[in-house]
This record gives sequence, C-alpha cells and structure tokens, in this order.
Amino acid sequence: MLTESLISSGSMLLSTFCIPNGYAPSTGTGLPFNTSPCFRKNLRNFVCACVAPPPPNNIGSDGFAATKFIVKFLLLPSYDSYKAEKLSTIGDLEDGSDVLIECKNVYKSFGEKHILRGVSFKHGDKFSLMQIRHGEAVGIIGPSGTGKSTILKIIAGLLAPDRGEVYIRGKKRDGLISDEGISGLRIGLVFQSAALFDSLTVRENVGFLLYENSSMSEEQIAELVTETLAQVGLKGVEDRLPSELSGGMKKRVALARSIIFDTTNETIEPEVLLYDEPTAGLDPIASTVVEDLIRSVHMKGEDALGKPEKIASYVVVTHQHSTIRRAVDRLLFLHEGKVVWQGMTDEFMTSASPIVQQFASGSLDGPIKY
Ligand SMILES: Nc1ncnc2c1ncn2[C@@H]1O[C@H](COP(=O)(O)OP(=O)(O)OP(=O)(O)O)[C@@H](O)[C@H]1O
Repeated sequence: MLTESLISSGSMLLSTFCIPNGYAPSTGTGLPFNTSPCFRKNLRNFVCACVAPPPPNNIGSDGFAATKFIVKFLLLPSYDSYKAEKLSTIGDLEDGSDVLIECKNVYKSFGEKHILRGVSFKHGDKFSLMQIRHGEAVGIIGPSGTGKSTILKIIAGLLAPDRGEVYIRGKKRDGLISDEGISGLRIGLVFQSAALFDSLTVRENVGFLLYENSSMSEEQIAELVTETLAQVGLKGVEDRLPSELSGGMKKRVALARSIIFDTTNETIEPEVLLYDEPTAGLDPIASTVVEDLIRSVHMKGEDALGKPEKIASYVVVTHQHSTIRRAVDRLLFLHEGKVVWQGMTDEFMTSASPIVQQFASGSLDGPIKY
C-alpha cells in the first residue's frame, strides 16, 4: 500500500526515490537516498524507462526474443517485500500475436472514489478488451479526473487494478512489473511532469541510462545526447541544469531521455511508450515538434537521422487537439471510468456521439457535467 500511494502521488516523488547512485539531489522531499545493495538490486529489476529517471540496469542484453518480455520500471525500496509479478498463460487470444497489451474490465478506486469502472472496449465487433496492438498509435482522451493517467499507470504496471485483468502479449499479469523471466517487450511511461534530476546537467539527464548501462564511451554518449536533443529541437543546452530551462524545454529534455537508445547494441526490442500529456503546457510550435517526434520514433518510421526506430506502439493521453490530429491514429474516450467511445482520429470531429461532440467543441451543454 505504501508503495502504491508513493507511486500514485506523483512522478516528482518517484524521481526523488530514483536518484542515481553517487548523485545527491539538489532538491527533494527529504525522503531517504538509499544506495544499499538491496536497493540497487531492486532498481536493477524495475527500471522507470522514460521521463522519470531510469535507474541503473542493463536490460535486454540477452537478445531479442519475440515471445519474451522485459518490462522496465522503477522499484522503490518498499518493493522489497512486494511479490514480483507472476505471469500465467491464458488460453489462446481470439486473434493474432500482434496484441501487445490488453486490459479487460479494469476497476480502480482510491478510497471512496471509484475511478475506473470496468475499462473495456470493443475492437472490431469481437472483443470486449482494451488492446494495444503492434504498430498502433493510440490516444486516450476524456474529461479531467476521469482516470486517464490511472489507466496508463495500470498498463505500465505502476498501479495494480482492484479488479480486472492486464495481459502482456497474452500473459496475465498478477501484480506489478518485474523484468525477471519476461523479456521481449519494454513498457515505458513518460510522466506528465519532466521529473529531471535537478543536480544533473541536461547531458547527464538525457544520457543517464547509457552512462549507467551501456558500453558506450563518454564521448559517444555525449554525441548521441546532442543528436537526440537536436531531435527535440534543443541545441547548446547540454551543460545547463534543469533549473536553467523553461518548462517546455524541460519537457523536451525529458522526452529526449525517453527515446535515447544504445546505438552500439544490435539488439532490437520492441518498446511500448506511454506518454502522459506530452504536450501540455507547450506553445503550439513546441507541441508540433513533440508530436512529430512521437511519430518519428515509432518503429514504422525512421528517426531524424534516418535510423529505424524501436517504438513498436505508443499510447498518448492528451487534451490537445493538435496532438490528437498529429500524433495518434486511434482514439479511446474515457468517461466516468469506462471507455465510452473509440474510433479513428478522423472520426473524432465527425462523430455523432453527443459526448464526443461536446468534448470536441468544448461546449458546456451535453452529457459531460463539471
Ligand atoms: N493515488 C491517488 N490517491 C487518491 N486519488 C487519486 C490517486 N491518483 C489519482 N487519484 C484521483 O483519481 C482521479 C483520476 O485521476 P487521473 O490522474 O487518472 O485523471 P486524468 O483523467 O488523468 O485527469 P487529468 O486529465 O486532469 O490529468 C482524480 O480524481 C484523482 O484525484
């Protein structure tokens, strides 16, 4: 319970726990900075892959195997006693192996607040499952407080559902994320807040995982960091501290950290990235940069340097119309704890659904009440 409340209380808190060994936080919440071997081992097991700083680990070096999974996440000290996830194979899925993640009738309450009340949706006319398939770019939209971030955290394995099931490539997940014995798919969550290490430079923040885990030289990492920063439209900021950046710049630095990969490692692992409001608070042009970046790192395409990218699928929680238009293909509309509409992005503006029409127009009249 402690773990869950810590996780759900915000990514800044997460980042405070996830201080790399040897680095002292310049600001913090007074929470302990634990460098014990046990803590290090836990960090090794759970890597928060994206905006929240990733702890040291060399995950997935044993080669890509499509039937195996690695899910990277942060492990807090209190996870010591937490039983690692067990995966049990379920019966055959109704259709092919391209389904990476599924949620079925997921419920989640916080105290008396019933947030998710059976999240599910029909895919085609066959399933009542929330599915993310290989190659998909999915958006989750809906009114504030309706549980969008919560479902992302559940998909990511940072929160356990009260009821319902999460399947990772057909394997039911019981509990939270562990990478042991489940390699082949990495799920990363890009938090709403930038969650950068205050005491590290931009270069150290962006290259953090590589400094800790890769065999790349410092020069190679520095070069890759510069290239990756250029991808998000940032130049000459490598030596700055986060406190010297604007909010939008911090967000882009965080995004750069989520997409940097070890270029010397030939292993290709599919990744699913979950972005929680990646363009919130950005000006329209910076939003476009980020939206295009999210598209460009998708496996279907190439990055700014013409290299194939590793992101198999991604999910974006957003309120921004531009992000809906530019960054995703399919939309799920979450309202009062359920998926009440799903469709392709181009159907969003033309949908006859009153709830979608109200949301798209921003009207005060309609089924959504504040
Ligand atoms: N750890 C928690 N403890 C208590 N309540 C929580 C916790 N996490 C989320 N909530 C509550 O659950 C509800 C849904 O939160 P969530 O962040 O998932 O909504 P959201 O749809 O992403 O909202 P927004 O669009 O405003 O970001 C909110 O009322 C929030 O206060």
